[in-house]
Amino acid sequence: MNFIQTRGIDENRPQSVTFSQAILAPIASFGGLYVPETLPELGEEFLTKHLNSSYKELAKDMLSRFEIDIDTDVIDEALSLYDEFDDKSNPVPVVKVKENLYISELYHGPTRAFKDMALQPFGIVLSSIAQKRNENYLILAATSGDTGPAALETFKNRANVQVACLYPDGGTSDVQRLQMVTEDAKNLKVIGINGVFDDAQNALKHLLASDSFKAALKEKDVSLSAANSVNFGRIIFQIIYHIHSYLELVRQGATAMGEKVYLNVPSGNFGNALGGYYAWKMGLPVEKIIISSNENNVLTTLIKDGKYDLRNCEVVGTTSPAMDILKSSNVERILFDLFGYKRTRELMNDLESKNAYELTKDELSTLRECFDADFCNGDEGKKYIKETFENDGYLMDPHTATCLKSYETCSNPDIKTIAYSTAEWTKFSPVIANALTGEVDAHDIDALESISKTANLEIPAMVKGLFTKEIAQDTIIEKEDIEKEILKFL
Ligand SMILES: N[C@@H](CCOP(=O)(O)O)C(=O)O
Repeated sequence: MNFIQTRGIDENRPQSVTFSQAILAPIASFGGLYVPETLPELGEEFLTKHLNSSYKELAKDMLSRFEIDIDTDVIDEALSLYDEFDDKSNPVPVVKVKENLYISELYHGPTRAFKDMALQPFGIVLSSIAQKRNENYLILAATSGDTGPAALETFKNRANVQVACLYPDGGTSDVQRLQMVTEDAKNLKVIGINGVFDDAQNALKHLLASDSFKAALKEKDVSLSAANSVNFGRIIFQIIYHIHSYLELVRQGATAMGEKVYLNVPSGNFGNALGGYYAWKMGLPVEKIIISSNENNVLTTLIKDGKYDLRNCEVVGTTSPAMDILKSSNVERILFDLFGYKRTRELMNDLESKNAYELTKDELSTLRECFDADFCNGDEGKKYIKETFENDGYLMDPHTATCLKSYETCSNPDIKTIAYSTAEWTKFSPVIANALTGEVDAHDIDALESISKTANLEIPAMVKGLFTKEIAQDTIIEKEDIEKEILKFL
C-alpha cells in the first residue's frame, strides 16, 4: 500500500510513497502529513477470525492487510516486544468499571503510558530500516510527557539512530521528567525548553521541513525523522489496540459481535483517536468517537462549534499535562479524510496565517457524525478519580478521568463505552493523592507510597528506581536555540 499527502503534492515529490519512505521522512508537501491511499477492509469476518487470537496474532494480521514494505522477520521482532509488557498473554487488559463503561488499559509497557503500544515496535522497525539502508537517522521527539520517555526507551542504544527529545521544562509531571533526564545512553539527547509543548512541536515540524537543517545533518551523514504521531509509523500501531479492545468486550460477553460501541479517547495530539477512527473505517462497529480534553479544550470547540481558534488563547498548565496542547497534529488527517486535500490545505493555511479556521455548517455536521466531545477541568477530574476509586474500586490517572465527564455528557448510557486509559496512576501521584485524601504538594515519592498503601497497588520498579537514579541530562535552553543545541549533540 502506498501513502498520499494531506495538502496535495508539490512538483518535487512523487504522487505516492511507500510506508518506509513515509516513516523516514514524515512531513509531506506544503507541511502536510502522509496518510494511506486506501484502508484495508476488515469487516466482521476479520473480527470473528481473531476472537481467540493473541494480541500479536491480531497485530500481525492487521499489519499484513496494509501490505507495507517491511520484512516479516522485522515485524515479528517488533511485535515480540509486547511480550515484555506486564501480562505477556494480554498486553492491553480491558476492565469493566461501571455498567456499560469499560476501560482499556494501554499503559502496561515499560514507560507506563500508551505511547509504548506504538513506540516499542516502531523503534525496531525504524532502526531496522536504517541499518538495512546503511544510513544514520536523527529522530526528533517533542513531548508533553509521555512520548518522550517512550521514544527514549525504544531507541536507546539502537544502531544507526540518535534521538533528540524536546520537552517543556516545568510542563510535565516529575515522574515523566525523571524518566527522561535520567536516560544516559550515548545516542540520546534530552532538551528542556523554556516554553510549552506547542513550542517544542513547532520546532520539530520546522526542522523536519527545513532544507538548511537537513543539509547541515547531511554533512554529518545523518538523515532526519520523527517519533511523534505526525509519523504514520506510529499511527499504524495505534489502530490495533482499538480492534483488540472491542474483541475483549466480545470475549468477556459484554457485547455481541457487531454491536456498536463508543470509543472515548483522552486527546491531545489526536493520534489515539485517529487510530480509533481508522479502525472504525476498516470495519470496527463504532457508534461515535468521543474526544475528551482538559482545560486546553480546542478540540471540544472544534467538534461542538466547528471553530479551531487559537487567537487570544494560551496553553494553561493542568493536572493532565500530557494533554496541554493547542496545535493538535492529527486533526489534519481527519480533515483530509472528510474534506479532501484542497480544503485541508486551505484550513491548515488559515491556521498558520490567521491562527484560526472555521468549518462550514455542512462540514461541521459531517464531523459530528463521527465525533462528539467535552472537556473536564482539574477539580472535576479529581472528583471522578475519588468517586470511581471509592464507589467502583478503580484507580485512574487524571487523563483517563477526563473521559468520565464526557461519558456522562456525550454518550447514550445504553450503549457500551470503551474509554482509554493512557497512563498509569504512578506518573501523576501528587494529583491523585490530592484527589483521594486532600493532601497538597506531596512529593511524588511520598504520594506514590501513600496511594500504594491506600489502593493496595504495587509501584513498578521502573518508577520507584527513578528517584535514586543520577540525572544524566541537564540541558535547559531557550526555544530559539533548539537547532544549535541539536547540531552540537551530533
Ligand atoms: N501527549 C504527547 C504529545 C505528543 O504526542 P504524539 O502523539 O505526537 O507523540 C506526549 O505525552 O508527549
